[in-house]
Amino acid sequence: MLRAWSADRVRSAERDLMAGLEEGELMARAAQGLAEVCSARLHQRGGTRVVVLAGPGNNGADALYAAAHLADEGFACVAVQGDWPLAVGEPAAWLAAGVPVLSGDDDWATPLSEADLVLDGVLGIGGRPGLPAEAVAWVDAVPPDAYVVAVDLPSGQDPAGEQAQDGGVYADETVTFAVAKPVHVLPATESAVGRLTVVDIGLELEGPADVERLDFADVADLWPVPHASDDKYSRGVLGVVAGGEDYTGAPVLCCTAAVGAGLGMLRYVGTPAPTGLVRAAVPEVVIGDGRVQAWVVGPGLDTTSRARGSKAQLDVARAALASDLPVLVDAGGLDLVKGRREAPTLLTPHAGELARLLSRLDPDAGETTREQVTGAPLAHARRAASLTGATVLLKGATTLVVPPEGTVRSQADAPAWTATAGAGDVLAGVCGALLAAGLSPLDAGSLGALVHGVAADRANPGGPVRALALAHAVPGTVAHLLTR
Ligand SMILES: NC(=O)C1=CN([C@@H]2O[C@H](COP(=O)(O)OP(=O)(O)OC[C@H]3O[C@@H](n4cnc5c(N)ncnc54)[C@H](O)[C@@H]3O)[C@@H](O)[C@H]2O)[C@@H](O)CC1
Ligand SMILES: Nc1ncnc2c1ncn2[C@@H]1O[C@H](COP(=O)(O)OP(=O)(O)O)[C@@H](O)[C@H]1O
Ligand SMILES: [K+]
Repeated sequence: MLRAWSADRVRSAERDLMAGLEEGELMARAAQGLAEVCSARLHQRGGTRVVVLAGPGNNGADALYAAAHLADEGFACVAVQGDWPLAVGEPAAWLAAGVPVLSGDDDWATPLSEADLVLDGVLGIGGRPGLPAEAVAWVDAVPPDAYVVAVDLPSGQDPAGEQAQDGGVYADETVTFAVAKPVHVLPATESAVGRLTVVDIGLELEGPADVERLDFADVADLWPVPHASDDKYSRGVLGVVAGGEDYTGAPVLCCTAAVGAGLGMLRYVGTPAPTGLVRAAVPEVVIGDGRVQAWVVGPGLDTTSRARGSKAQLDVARAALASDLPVLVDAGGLDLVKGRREAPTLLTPHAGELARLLSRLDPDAGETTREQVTGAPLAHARRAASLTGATVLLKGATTLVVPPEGTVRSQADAPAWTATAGAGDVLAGVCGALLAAGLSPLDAGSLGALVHGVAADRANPGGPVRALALAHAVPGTVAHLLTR
């Protein structure tokens, strides 16, 4: 499991550690680790020229110390700084160390245009979102083929990972210290981070993290593996209320994925047309209402339909929501969410659905738009979790799983090919199967998102994937992850 801690928690742990160390020791360790990574990348890529973008704080100092090590190794290093005093050292001291520091009035554009590696030390965990004015021109002038290494985090991005930011650095690699921070794993900022490398500086953090990310090793710990004493009922029965006369494919995708994720049994409740399709495509499914351990309500469900069978189907959906059983609510089912539900609940909206849900549940706050959700995904998911008492899984390239309180999970396992119609129906099936097996909404959502993302890749590595192929890849993916 990858764990990320907020800047405040990191600073307080750093203070405790520094009390027992010589001044500058932590920064020296950080710079040494950073230089080693840069040196390795320069050797791998065959480059020799390094340009440091040095900001006003300790982040700039880390980058300058690292450049001094690189200069010592024989790399050609130059730094550019703005109209601010350096946090540590003087330009003359850095020149003596082999790193001339240019100001905004010098010709920094020429060395930057020739850089093989750009070390982004503009802002770190002390940064506010957005770049200092001087740094905007530097970042714009970074040549496209230079390898950009961000020190601690890509400058200009929100260290808390809460707000998406236009502009700012997009790194090829981010070298951070001690532990990951929320900026590295949350959806508003993760795309700017590139490859994440964590350098050990002897700092340990304890207690619950702010954000967690499951990795492959966690699958074996969390996945519900049946024992010899199990039968189909003890493994968990899932009820799926999905589809209608207009949306007939969603229940097929959802049920295919749920059965493939390893359910004891699945009951499907639908109108005539999708019922016929589910019968034909997923013969394991038992048609009609009955006793279950959890429900999935909503894929392809049209709550306004007057078609034959719709009213009876909606009655089952409403009864599921009124029950004390775990329920996953997706897509059309989200329109049935009226407020708090005490039993375990997992809502699985994409950004547009979350905006609509918030606008309806919290009208006093005014209308929430999709853009507001994508600009601050965590805050909006938290708001929905607190309004409903549910765990909110917000889908996207990085999928957030936000419980009403406590540590948030964030998964980024899927290739962009996964952005295809029906992939969400598959996710609902996988997560629903895990809820029926007794997992909490947090575990079911995050583990389901991981397996769904890996299955999307395994369905057709490096190429397009259709939702049905993704659903069919689920059983093999689970086996692969359990037996690696
Ligand atoms: N605290 C420690 O002991 C360690 C810190 N380290 C480094 O120190 C960094 C944090 O250093 P600092 O706290 O000095 O913070 P930063 O280096 O992030 O810079 C903060 C400074 O930038 C200014 N600033 C912030 N946002 C701005 C914006 N948007 N536009 C213009 N100016 C802005 C602030 O007013 C402040 O002067 C970490 O990211 C890491 O690189 C490492 O050396 C490891 C040890
Ligand atoms: N850019 C992306 N990269 C990776 N996965 C993505 C990306 N965009 C969306 N996804 C994933 O694809 C799925 C799409 O689900 P959804 O929007 O509900 O589609 P549908 O309703 O058509 O099934 C979700 O699991 C989501 O996390
Ligand atoms: K930085």
